[in-house]
Amino acid sequence: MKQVLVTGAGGQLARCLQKMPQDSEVRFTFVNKATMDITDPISIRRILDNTEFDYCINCAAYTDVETAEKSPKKAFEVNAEGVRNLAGSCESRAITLIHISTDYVFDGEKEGPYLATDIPNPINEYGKSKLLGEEYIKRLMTRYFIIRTSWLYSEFGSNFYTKIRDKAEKGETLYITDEQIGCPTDANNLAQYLRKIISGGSEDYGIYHFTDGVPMSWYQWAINIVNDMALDASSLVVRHSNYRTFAARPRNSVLKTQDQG
Ligand SMILES: NC(=O)C1=CN([C@@H]2O[C@H](COP(=O)(O)OP(=O)(O)OC[C@H]3O[C@@H](n4cnc5c(N)ncnc54)[C@H](OP(=O)(O)O)[C@@H]3O)[C@@H](O)[C@H]2O)C=CC1
Ligand SMILES: Cc1cn([C@H]2C[C@H](O)[C@@H](COP(=O)(O)OP(=O)(O)O[C@H]3O[C@@H](C)C(=O)[C@@H](O)[C@H]3O)O2)c(=O)[nH]c1=O
Repeated sequence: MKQVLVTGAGGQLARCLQKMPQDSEVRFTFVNKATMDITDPISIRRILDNTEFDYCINCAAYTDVETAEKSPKKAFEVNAEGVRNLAGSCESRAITLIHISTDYVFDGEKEGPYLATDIPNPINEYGKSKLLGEEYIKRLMTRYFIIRTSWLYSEFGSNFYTKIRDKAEKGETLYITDEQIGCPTDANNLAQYLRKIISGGSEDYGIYHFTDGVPMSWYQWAINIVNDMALDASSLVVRHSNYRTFAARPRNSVLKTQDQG
């Protein structure tokens, strides 16, 4: 039986892990921010000293890309310093850390999909904070998996899919950018992939990419979502080529999936 700690239990990926059927191979313990705040080393210690965990899946993160751009401090506290706390604590207890990172570590200037070995160069504060988190893990740990993924969606929380679905249900016209391409990824599929890493017992530590593998623009994705709702995308979804946001996003953030770096 493998003991697995999952942080950030209130978030969408953790909730996807939580809803997976349990088996006798893996026992998950879910901790939310109130129980274990990764920016607070004492609360980390309290949880890790209580049970001998084999793995920690870090789903805790600051994911508000727009707010991170306006005031980056919190994003760096959680995505970089919090991850450093967790990395140090896991390493000293021989816990394998499975950490989730993002396509936004890349600048988007590459033609073609990004490999896990490509050099990151984030263009927004969220991406910079996530990259620093990766760097702390590489510096402090020997047993880790950094899984970069992109454009996560699920039935849980607020994500591009739920935002578009809710607006379309109200009959609102959707103005959607066609300026960026990436791979939407069902967080439930990522949850299954993470679980396979654990049940397979792999020791091929390093950086990996995981997505659902179908590149498209946000505009194309919005059309697909609306069509799947059996609504008329041609009247509801309007292509926008200059959609203003505070944070820059990579033009191309397609990740070559299951690629190791
Ligand atoms: N969403 C996406 O499109 C993508 C996400 N990722 C990465 O995947 C991972 C999971 O993302 P996702 O589930 O969507 O994110 P969510 O924002 O849904 O969940 C993150 C969770 O972490 C919690 N949290 C925030 N700060 C802390 C803290 N200091 N200590 C403990 N918990 C904290 C949040 O709580 P609260 O809400 O109360 O602050 C929230 O419950 C993240 O690492 C993210 O960077 C990568 C690519 C795409
Ligand atoms: C809601 C909306 C967004 N957009 C644009 C803005 C932006 O360029 C793009 C995506 O918008 P969002 O703000 O929903 O998504 P964003 O927060 O950029 O999503 C990112 O989240 C982080 C956590 C990640 O790690 C990334 O992989 C990615 O999923 O679509 C529109 O054009 N129209 C709209 O109505």
